[in-house]
Amino acid sequence: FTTLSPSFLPTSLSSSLPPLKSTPDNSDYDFSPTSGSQPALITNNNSDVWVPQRSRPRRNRKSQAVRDMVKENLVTPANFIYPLFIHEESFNTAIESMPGCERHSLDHMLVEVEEAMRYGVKTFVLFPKVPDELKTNLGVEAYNPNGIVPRAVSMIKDKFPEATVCTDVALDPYSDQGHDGVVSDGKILNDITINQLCKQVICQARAGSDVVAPSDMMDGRVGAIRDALDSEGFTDVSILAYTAKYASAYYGPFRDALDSHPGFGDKKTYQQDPSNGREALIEAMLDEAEGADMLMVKPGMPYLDIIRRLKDNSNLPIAAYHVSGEYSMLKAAVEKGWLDEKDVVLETLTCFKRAGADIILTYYAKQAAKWMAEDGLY
Ligand SMILES: NCC(=O)CCC(=O)O
Ligand SMILES: [Mg+2]
Repeated sequence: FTTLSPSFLPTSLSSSLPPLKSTPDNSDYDFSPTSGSQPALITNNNSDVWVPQRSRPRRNRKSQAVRDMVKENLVTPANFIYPLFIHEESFNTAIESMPGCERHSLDHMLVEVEEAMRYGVKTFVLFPKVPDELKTNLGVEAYNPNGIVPRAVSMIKDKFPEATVCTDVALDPYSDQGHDGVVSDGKILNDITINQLCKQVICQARAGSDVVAPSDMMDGRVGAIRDALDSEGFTDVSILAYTAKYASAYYGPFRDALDSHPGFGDKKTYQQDPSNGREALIEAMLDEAEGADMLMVKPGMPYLDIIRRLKDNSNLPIAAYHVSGEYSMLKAAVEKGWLDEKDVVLETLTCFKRAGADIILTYYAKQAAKWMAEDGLY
């Protein structure tokens, strides 16, 4: 008996079949039966020892080539959406709670897009930091055609027409209340907000946005946005719906980045309760019926079960948002020397795929794509 080597591979089908008896019948072997359900331990004259068993899952892990052949899920840079923070300044500003991320000047945003595209990232989503003096309850700056987002979209589309640009649809960056909708008497008004969001979407579409991504969690906004786009002739603009967006503590660093912490209270009357799973399926059914092209779950890692449930219950592409808090947790542990950054990030992104995500929004997009390129993967 010899241990595992390439030469053990069968030369014919019949020789590959294991013996039908539960133990080999070979007088060369010293057979020591064991009791109960314990497998018998076999020792031959050379003192090689094995437990007879037909299935050995380790055979499919025995070399990198075999592991690559049987790999079920593969992440590629084309799966990524790279979120970019932008501001009106002529310089970049580091974001303290998100090491490695910056608020980009519009000029530098183009550099960042170009670099990421060199590594195969093709899709971007923009998040603006809006000066306080432009913030109002109605968030009217959200549909200023000369606002920072429409200008940024046309800059990217002019220079990189092949890039896909997504725009965030919600009032929070523009709201003096720090909420995703219009506020009255401490309440977030659903339908008046939808009206504002439709104006925002049309403004973004006119600037060249390829995909509008409503992140506000108002009821019925996907259908209203679809109708607004179509009635303006933007039938090719896609909707990436933040379908299951949870009221999560993992957004903290993002709100630092944009100075968009809620002005009062929290977002629990519109974002979902982290305790709930079935509710995400209601949201998914509605968004699909209202014309969403893609469904998103947010945050990502703590909500892999929700990604899987949406995947199993919808035929639309599913996106996962690996949010700021998840990014910052990894960065902090890496900075402490407690985790290997490349290994843990690539594992994390692969796990999103395995859970059912087709699309992954991650602040690691450029870096991960660069690692993949260095490894000769893409
Ligand atoms: N609407 C976009 C977000 O809220 C992002 C959250 C994050 O990255 O924490
Ligand atoms: Mg909804």
